[in-house]
Amino acid sequence: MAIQIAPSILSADFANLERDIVAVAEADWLHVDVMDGHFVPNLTLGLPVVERIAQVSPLPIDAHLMIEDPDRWAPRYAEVGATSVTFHLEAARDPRTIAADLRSLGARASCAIKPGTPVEDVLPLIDTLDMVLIMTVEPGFGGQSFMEDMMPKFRTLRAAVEAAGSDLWIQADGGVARETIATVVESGGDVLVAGSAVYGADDRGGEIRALRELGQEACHHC
Ligand SMILES: O=C(CO)[C@@H](O)[C@H](O)COP(=O)(O)O
Ligand SMILES: [Fe+2]
Repeated sequence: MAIQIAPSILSADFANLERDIVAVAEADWLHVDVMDGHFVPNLTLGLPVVERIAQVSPLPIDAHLMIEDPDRWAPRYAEVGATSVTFHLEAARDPRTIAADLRSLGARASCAIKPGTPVEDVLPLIDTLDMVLIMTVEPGFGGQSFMEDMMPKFRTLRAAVEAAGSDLWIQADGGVARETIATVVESGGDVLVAGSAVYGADDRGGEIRALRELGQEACHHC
């Protein structure tokens, strides 16, 4: 599979959101961080905003739900137009049912793990999921430093995916930039979220192309 780039609008200008969404149109996904102020100590946006973003975005929506009670709320994000919905394993009561609900609504089902959660916890769910998101920062804020000590999780998951003959995607989120993208791709990542790296650049399109090129060069599993 080719490397995919998902700019995070957490680093966009929220007063000029449509302009900043269109500015990253040559990426593969628009990564939308939903935070509820409970599961993480930060609050961003919710269902009505994601619904409008999905209507104006030229890219499919990759919703990253950092919220409590995803059993109740995750399917709602698929209903309002998210193409991929990621819920956190730590917040889920019944992850298999959430994944099945998402797929039955036509969305891609994805599960995220925080830095403190062992990757082994998500391995039994691989057959029910389309993507696993391994956090490379503590969720809650953009612009944090990439946690290189998460790389063994990527290697373990990539090996499990290959052993199972699965086409599960592996997403990295947090601190992905030109300096770190090769490391995470070499370890097994293939969908890369980048917030401050893309929105901090004057030429957002150029930054997306540079990240994709560096990622593609480093990819042995592509
Ligand atoms: O989910 C999160 C943070 O919790 C991310 O999606 C960040 O928005 C990524 O930002 P950078 O680390 O790339 O600046
Ligand atoms: Fe995210």
